[in-house]
Amino acid sequence: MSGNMGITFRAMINSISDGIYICDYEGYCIAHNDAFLRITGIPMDVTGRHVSTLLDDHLISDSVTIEVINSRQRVSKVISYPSGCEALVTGNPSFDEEGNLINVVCEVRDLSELSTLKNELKCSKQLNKQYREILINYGPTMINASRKITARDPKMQNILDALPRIGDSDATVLIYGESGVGKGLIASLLHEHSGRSANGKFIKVDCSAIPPSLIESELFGYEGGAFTGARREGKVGLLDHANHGTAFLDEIGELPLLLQVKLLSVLQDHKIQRVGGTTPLTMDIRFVCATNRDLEKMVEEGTFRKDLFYRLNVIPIAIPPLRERKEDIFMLTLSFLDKFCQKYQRSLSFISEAMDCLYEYSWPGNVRELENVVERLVVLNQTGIIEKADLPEKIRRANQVIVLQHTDFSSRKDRKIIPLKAAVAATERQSIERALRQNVQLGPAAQALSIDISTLLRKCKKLGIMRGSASAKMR
Ligand SMILES: Nc1ncnc2c1ncn2[C@@H]1O[C@H](COP(=O)(O)OP(=O)(O)OP(=O)(O)O)[C@@H](O)[C@H]1O
Repeated sequence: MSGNMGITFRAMINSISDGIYICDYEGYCIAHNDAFLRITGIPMDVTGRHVSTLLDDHLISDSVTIEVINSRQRVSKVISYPSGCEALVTGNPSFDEEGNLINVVCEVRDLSELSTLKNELKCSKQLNKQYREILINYGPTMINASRKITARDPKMQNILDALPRIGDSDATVLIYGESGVGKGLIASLLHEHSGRSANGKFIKVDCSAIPPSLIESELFGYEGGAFTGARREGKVGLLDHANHGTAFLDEIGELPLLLQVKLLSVLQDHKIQRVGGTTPLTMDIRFVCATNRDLEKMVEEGTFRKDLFYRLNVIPIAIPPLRERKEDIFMLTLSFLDKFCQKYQRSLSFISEAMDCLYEYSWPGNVRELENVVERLVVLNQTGIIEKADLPEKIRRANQVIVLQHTDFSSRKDRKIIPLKAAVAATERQSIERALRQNVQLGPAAQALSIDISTLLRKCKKLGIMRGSASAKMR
């Protein structure tokens, strides 16, 4: 092969990530690509050499080429090279019109990457099994008739430990916490532990969801004809439904001031008065309220009644946001994974790298957001394995930012230890990005990194490096 044709041919075989080794009918090498040298570990160009000399020099340990020449058939074999790589080598004979053997083309597929992946998968499965065991054996999970609460963080454990006692006490509880931390779940568990679940219902009222003009009649009910548009027969209020049970008033900070007075009198006298009614009705209701607002500040500002605040704040429970109890993330993820795998009849595992991303993300939507993410992953997954690439971009990105922050190895001793793989990936990314910034073309960039172009392209794809943004061009 000569001139331009030879150059094009070489560029073509060099763009293939598998090793390619071509020899003539006698076993003399006509061409090979760079990947062949990389996989086999052979340090020099072997074009023109007979395959038997490679065996004699212990550059290869076995030869598919010789078998193809002898058998005139396709041969596949797994060969371990002195480089330490294990490869699946397939030799294909090609013949001329008269059936004479012209040459043998061998494809050399590196199996080490595959076995690394297999090992990673094995480790991940093992890890998942361990997490599950931890979850079953140590996770103080509280199982009740319909739901399950998972917590590993000491602050959450304290809350769980106290739940049966608080539930039993019948005292008013005020639960603080951001949206999605589990205030509603804790409130329902208090109801289940109160003994009220046998005779009464758990009624949730979201004070922020009912328009202020309707909230009184919704909560307390009204007598027939109490106001224009009212039903003739009147209406029973939500609090009536909670009689002998628990009323969970969510977003209590949104209750209008006038209603706050009325609620205070219910708490003090255990009586409610319907809109338009004259006779108070005695009620036996346990109140659990929740808020994500600073009620004390609201009291200072005059938007929340001080007397009501003290009446509600008998037993305060503060649920920390998920970002402040990272230990719970693993447990919750596995618990939701189990739940949704059962629901959708799937069997799935997390690759540990994906789990690391969930750990690093700040979860502004707290447990609810995590639950939704896991459900989406279970529904959409097709491979049975949840990888980093399957996660929503904002979660993947959070992990990259952390990794890059942590790869500033220069300074602080107290920097958190990060998984070795993440550190290696970050270092690779930095080097590749630097090489691409300093070299406009891919060839010199690959050379600067001492890898071939196909490896560079593969790594760019894997690490999500945009060549355009690093200003390198494909040539
Ligand atoms: N520790 C936990 N274990 C298992 N599931 C949980 C836990 N905490 C919360 N969840 C689940 O997360 C979701 C959100 O919880 P919940 O509705 O109780 O939050 P919230 O704080 O009341 O939110 P909001 O203030 O927006 O109403 C629910 O599906 C709940 O079952």
